[in-house]
Parts: sequence; C-alpha cells; structure tokens
Amino acid sequence: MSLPPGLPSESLHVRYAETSSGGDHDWLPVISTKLYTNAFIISPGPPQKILLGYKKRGFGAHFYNGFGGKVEAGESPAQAAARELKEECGVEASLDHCGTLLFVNKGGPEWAFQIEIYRADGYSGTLIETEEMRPEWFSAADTRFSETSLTPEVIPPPIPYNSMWPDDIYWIPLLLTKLPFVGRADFDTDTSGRYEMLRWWFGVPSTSL
Ligand SMILES: Nc1[nH]c(=O)nc2c1ncn2[C@H]1C[C@H](O)[C@@H](COP(=O)(O)OP(=O)(O)OP(=O)(O)O)O1
Repeated sequence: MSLPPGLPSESLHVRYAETSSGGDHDWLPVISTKLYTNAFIISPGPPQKILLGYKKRGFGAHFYNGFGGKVEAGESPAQAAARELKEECGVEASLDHCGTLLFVNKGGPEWAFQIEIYRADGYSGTLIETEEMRPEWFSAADTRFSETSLTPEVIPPPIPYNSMWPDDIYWIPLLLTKLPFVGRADFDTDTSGRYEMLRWWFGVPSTSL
C-alpha cells in the first residue's frame, strides 16, 4: 500500500489506511508547501477528554480545531507548536509529535498546507479565551451510552465533528488512540464557500503497529 504523493516520507510502508476512491493521477498537483502546526491536549481520564478551540477569526473561522498556526522563519515545528498553544489558549504543555498531514485546495492558495500534529496528556497554566480561540473540552469517548445522571462538567459534549474540518473525523480517532499517522486531503469549495473533500487518504505507518 503506498502513500499519496506530496507527503514528506513517501517511502513509508502502511498497515492501515482509510481512503477515498480514485487513482494516483486524481490528486491535485502540489507546487509547494507551507509548514503549520496543530496541537491537542488530551486528558486521559476516564472519561478521556480533548481540548478544542472554537476559532473566532481567520482561516477555518467558526470551526473547532486544535491550537496552531504557521511555523515562522528560524523556528522548528515543535517550537512553533508550543508558541501557538500558548498564544491561542494561554497554556504550556509537553508536546509529542504524532502525525503529518497535507491539505491541498483546488481554488488556491497555490501552496499546500503541511501540518505537523502534536499532542500532550496535560498542560500547565490557566486556560484562557483569546482573540483567536475559545477553548472548550469535549468527550473523546462515545457519550451516547453514558449515564445520563452525570453532569456536563463530568462528561462534556461529544467531539463536534459537524463543526470541524471534514478531514478531522478520519484522523482524530488515530490521535486519540496514540497511533502515529500520515494523511492527505484535497479540497474544493462549493457554491456557498464550504470546503468539500475531493479525495483523501489517512493511514498508520507499519512501524507503529
Ligand atoms: N483541513 C484542515 N484540517 C484541520 O484539522 N486543520 C487545518 C486544516 N487546514 C488548516 N488547518 C489548521 C492548521 C493551522 O493550525 C490552522 C491555520 O492556521 P492559522 O491561519 O491560524 O495560522 P496563522 O499563523 O496564519 O494565524 P495567526 O495566528 O492569526 O497568525 O488551521
């Protein structure tokens, strides 16, 4: 099983992948990439919880996502991930790299997003709402079968995939189970400006199983 084109480590072998239909030639061309980060705090629980931010402005506004942004000149992705986490929700965490994703948009920009994904089991400091993000906790487990007597402070609402980037539902479960992953999605926008996935591929390298 081979990876889609454009990822930094195309020679990896893969044991598990979820993919849309289509051949190798159906992927959009990747002219260049820009490095971004995305960091998630996952409280092991029980109940396992994930911290997401409601993005108030900029690219991906009104979606819930991890905390991240552009890797600046002279920074490593790990340094950028720590800086963005602190800037966007006020906390510090010991972040582990756990995935690399590539996102290509048909209508531009002409560069693709290469996003390095990080996770931490905990954090230090006090969570704050910033101009960019409003942090909120969500249940990582399926809460449909939870005891109804438990309050939202104990079991927060489930991960709001309907208010997230459409690719997230494919790789967040891998993030939650601590499986390293790689993936790619190509997008187009529909007439109302909504992002639609044209093709996708998300997988776990064989060395990690
Ligand atoms: N398809 C996608 N799925 C996803 O889950 N996250 C995506 C995504 N496409 C982009 N992102 C993330 C990557 C990054 O964390 C964020 C975009 O970064 P921002 O625009 O917030 O960065 P900037 O550094 O430009 O922002 P500022 O902090 O305003 O300077 O959106």
